[in-house]
Amino acid sequence: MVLEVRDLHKVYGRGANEVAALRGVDLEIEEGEFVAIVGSSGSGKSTLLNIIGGLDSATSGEVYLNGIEITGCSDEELVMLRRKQIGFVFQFFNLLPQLTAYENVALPLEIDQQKDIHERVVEVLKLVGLEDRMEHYPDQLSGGQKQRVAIARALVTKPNIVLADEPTGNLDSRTSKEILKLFYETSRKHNQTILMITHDLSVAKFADRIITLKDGKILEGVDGNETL
Ligand SMILES: Nc1ncnc2c1ncn2[C@@H]1O[C@H](COP(=O)(O)OP(=O)(O)OP(=O)(O)O)[C@@H](O)[C@H]1O
Repeated sequence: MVLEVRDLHKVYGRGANEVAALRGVDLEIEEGEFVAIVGSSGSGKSTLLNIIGGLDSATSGEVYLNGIEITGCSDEELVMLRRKQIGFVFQFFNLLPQLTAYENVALPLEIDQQKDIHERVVEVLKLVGLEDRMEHYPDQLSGGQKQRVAIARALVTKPNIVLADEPTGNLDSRTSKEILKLFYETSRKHNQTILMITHDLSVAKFADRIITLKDGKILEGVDGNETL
């Protein structure tokens, strides 16, 4: 099991301002699975992803990544965990504009002082189909190409899990399909575990499994499309 979430709760604010964003979430994801979490705005998707990614703390409950309880980690441990075990892909790509595609992808390996950086960077850029755009800067790339660079950057450290937050939210439908196919193939061919959140069921349908969140809880026994 790559990811295990146990009875996760998150409460924001206090007193009259209290919001229960997660109300007892249980979740298990196996190695190589491509899982989508769907739910309407405010259902708790980002909160769940942020806690799994070590970017936010839980009020109670546990999250285990590859058997390590991340809900019990210190801030320093979380920094290392995010660097080595988690790849992030965001809606707005979050590339560094002053670095080329190659340099953006190499950065996580350089921060980690890894060896054989060149081979690995070229390998993932080929994987995402951008070997002929390595020296381009983000503003010389299309939206889909930028997202491919971001995916290459997420994959380059060989993370246990890739967390993708509305990865196609800023792309047209044809480009979205290409990016979703890339996720699908990466999970199949490279056994990469991917957890993606989206409010769009047509996007979620590319995943192996769809989980529906509603009011901070997972809906049991229903397909995503019955609830959106
Ligand atoms: N920092 C915060 N402080 C207070 N309440 C928050 C905070 N972040 C989120 N919430 C509340 O928690 C609930 C869940 O929010 P969350 O962002 O996780 O939902 P979401 O499903 O990702 O929504 P969207 O699709 O609109 O991004 C919402 O009611 C939201 O208003």
